[in-house]
Amino acid sequence: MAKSISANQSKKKSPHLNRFYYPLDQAVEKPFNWKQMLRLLNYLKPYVKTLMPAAIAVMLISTIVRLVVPVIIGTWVIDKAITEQNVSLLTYLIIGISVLYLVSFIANKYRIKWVNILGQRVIHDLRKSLFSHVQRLSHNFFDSRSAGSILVRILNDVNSLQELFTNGIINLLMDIVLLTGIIVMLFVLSPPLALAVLIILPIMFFISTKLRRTIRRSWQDVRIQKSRLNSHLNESMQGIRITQSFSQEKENTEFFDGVNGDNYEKERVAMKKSAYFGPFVEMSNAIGTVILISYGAHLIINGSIQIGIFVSFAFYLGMFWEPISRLGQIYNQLLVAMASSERIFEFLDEQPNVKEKENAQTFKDMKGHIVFDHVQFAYNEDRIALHEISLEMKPGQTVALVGHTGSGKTTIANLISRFYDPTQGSVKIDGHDLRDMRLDSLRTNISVVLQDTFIFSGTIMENIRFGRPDASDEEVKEAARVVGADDFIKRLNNGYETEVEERGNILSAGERQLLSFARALLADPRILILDEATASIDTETEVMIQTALKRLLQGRTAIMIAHRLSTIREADNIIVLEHGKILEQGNHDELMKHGGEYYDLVKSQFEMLDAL
Ligand SMILES: Nc1ncnc2c1ncn2[C@@H]1O[C@H](COP(=O)(O)OP(=O)(O)OP(=O)(O)O)[C@@H](O)[C@H]1O
Repeated sequence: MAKSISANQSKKKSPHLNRFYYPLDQAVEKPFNWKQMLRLLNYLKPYVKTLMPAAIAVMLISTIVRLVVPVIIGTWVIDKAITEQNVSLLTYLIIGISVLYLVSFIANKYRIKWVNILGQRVIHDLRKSLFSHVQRLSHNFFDSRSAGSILVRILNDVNSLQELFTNGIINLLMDIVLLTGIIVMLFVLSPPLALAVLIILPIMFFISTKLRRTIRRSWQDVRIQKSRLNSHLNESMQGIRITQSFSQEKENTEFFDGVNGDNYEKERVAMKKSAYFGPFVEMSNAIGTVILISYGAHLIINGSIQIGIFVSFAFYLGMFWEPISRLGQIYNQLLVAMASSERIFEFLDEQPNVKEKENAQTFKDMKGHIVFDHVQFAYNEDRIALHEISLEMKPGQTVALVGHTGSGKTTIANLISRFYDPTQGSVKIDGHDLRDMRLDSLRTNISVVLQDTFIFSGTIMENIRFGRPDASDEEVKEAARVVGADDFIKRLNNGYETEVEERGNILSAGERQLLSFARALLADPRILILDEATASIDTETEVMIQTALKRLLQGRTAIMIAHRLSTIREADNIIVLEHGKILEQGNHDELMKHGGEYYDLVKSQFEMLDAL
């Protein structure tokens, strides 16, 4: 290991490896915060009258049994029944203790069961509310976050609260009761011996807080280092072809060696610190026992206490470590929960930018007459994506949006679906400002067919039915037939029942496109937004897609973000955009005659085709 280079060293040696920087913005723990804690506890509210009191009651029963048995053994079994050789009392006591243990056993069983159900329910509720909240958030929320980071919050952060809700909260109560009970019992039995034995208390607190904290920090370092190792490994495997083609294997291995070495080092330190823990606990127990024997024996000899009390003390001393240790653990859980809940609440507090008015209206028989009235829009304050756009799309028209990349075509489509609201001006459909309308009544009338068709895992049938969940099998097949997807679907192993994985890897780009057309046709929207695929597809598929498209466009307002000349040529209106402004508009012939930007675009496409 001495030879291996640490990640930082390797960065210094090979500056080009700086690209391997994996930021970790996720704090593992945060200081305790009452406000946040109370908000978390709110999730227990639905159970305060049912599961909570039941779990607390059984917890109290089992704790009280644990607390009284040592006293019964010491003062009754030893000091009375055995000392006085009272066999019948001894029999009663043995039966009594057995019954108590049985009660404790049953109570414990239910405590564990109910506490777990409680925890699982709270986690289930929390994850549900987080998911449904995130689903309602607007596009700009997803623009600024990676899917991975959202996933981590819904899965990992919620999971890390699970421990707190399943065991933490009830255990906290149980340990406080148990610890207080033990201390009270010790003082009731013999105050001087209690004082002497409790000398070990600070040592135990030291182990369970300070030592445990340094150990915990070391393991956090290990986790951070492991996540770096994972990220690097993941990137290496994903990019293996590029690495090999640029002959970067040596550098890559060198960096891996560094990260791997750091990982080893962090694990070694964490293991070393953890190794102190057990011996420390044993040592404090040993000190307690030595005090008990020496001082206890002295007290017995001078007649201050009886042997039974000494035995009870030994029992309590044995029980001492457990609640202290668990309290330390719960404290750790709380700190981790603070960090996780802060991230969860940050999402829950996020409000959708696109809001529905309380008295929002519903579209009835939408015609699909779209008007942009002096619309200005900016994703970020400093960069305007659309300037003063005014346009009209009549019902049933096919409108093509053309322009260079980044000119604002997709943005116009996004505003029609109201994924964002204009910064100035208004977007109207059938004379209604979209901000006055219900979102679902708008979006059920619009279908969006994207360049990169999203295929969900499931069957082909289910994927097409996504457009209209109540459609019958026959309607699904009919939609597929109309757009010409039927042929390729039938050729698949299980036809319409063929399972496709998420993103539909087993299908070609053209087939995925046809599938998305069938989905859109089945939904039968008034407005169709089509981000035309630029992917190169063979001529035969191209012809098929063109035919499907014609069928799809019939009788609805269609907005096409068009790249293919053949589709643009037939559009009723072509809007040419540049830097978020409308340069010109008209049909193909008009714009060709005009000889402006559109003419140049068409000419350059022809030149490109000629060159081929
Ligand atoms: N989610 C976003 N957040 C911030 N800026 C964005 C976002 N989406 C697009 N933009 C910016 O807005 C401008 C218009 O983008 P838009 O996606 O509408 O272009 P486009 O004409 O559809 O381009 P393309 O043909 O490449 O798809 C661009 O400058 C782009 O960088």
